[in-house]
Amino acid sequence: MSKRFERALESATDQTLVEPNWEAILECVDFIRGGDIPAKPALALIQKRYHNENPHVAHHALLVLEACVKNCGKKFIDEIATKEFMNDFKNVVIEGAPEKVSNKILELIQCWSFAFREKPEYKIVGDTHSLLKMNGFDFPTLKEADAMFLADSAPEWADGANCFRCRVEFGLLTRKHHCRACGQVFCDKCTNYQMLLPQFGIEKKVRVCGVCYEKQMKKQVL
Ligand SMILES: O=P(O)(O)O[C@@H]1[C@H](O)[C@H](OP(=O)(O)O)[C@@H](O)[C@H](O)[C@H]1O
Ligand SMILES: [Zn+2]
Ligand SMILES: [Zn+2]
Repeated sequence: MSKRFERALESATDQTLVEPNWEAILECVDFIRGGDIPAKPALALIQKRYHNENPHVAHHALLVLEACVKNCGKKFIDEIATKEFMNDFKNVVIEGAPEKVSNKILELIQCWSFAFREKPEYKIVGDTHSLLKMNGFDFPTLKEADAMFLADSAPEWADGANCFRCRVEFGLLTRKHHCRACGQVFCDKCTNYQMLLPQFGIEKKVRVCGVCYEKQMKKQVL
């Protein structure tokens, strides 16, 4: 198990936090994207945290879950779109969790159900959404923008021996880095940009490559 992931999850879901610890949330995302910990055990650890009886810990765990679904790509989504996970997830609401926790779960199920509405392989999510609706649970207003990102979920992190842009060979003095937007692997010089990625729900500046930086800046200007 990745000790580093567990430590990042601990800090991201610390019960004394009064607001999200974005640094730690994104570290959790990076450890999964970077293959430090496989999606399945990572999700199991997040699950344990949202079952925590302290509603703050549980709610922060749901923010980690939300960021992972938005940024860790298919390998993570495949793990949440399963009968066992969706069963456990909906039961937290049905068994009557604190309002702040239940509302966040309902928001996530609705968002994912909308985002995966055209993906039969993730049908269980829509079914869970319908089941909760039939049981009379009220869902918050759907933030479409929030759900749109999942249509083209974040790309898997590429690997390689050379920088994707300048082709320099990685080694002791030329470390690998990843662009959080396109997932490609670069040298430090080619990913010397930091920016927010709202489409992935990333509210803190993260490392991106020059191409993605230009693209995103143009989008923000238009
Ligand atoms: O420095 P290293 O020990 O090589 O580890 C690299 C860093 O963790 C990079 O994080 P960053 O992209 O945030 O720099 C990550 O993208 C690479 O995959 C890792 O190999
Ligand atoms: Zn380079
Ligand atoms: Zn990029």
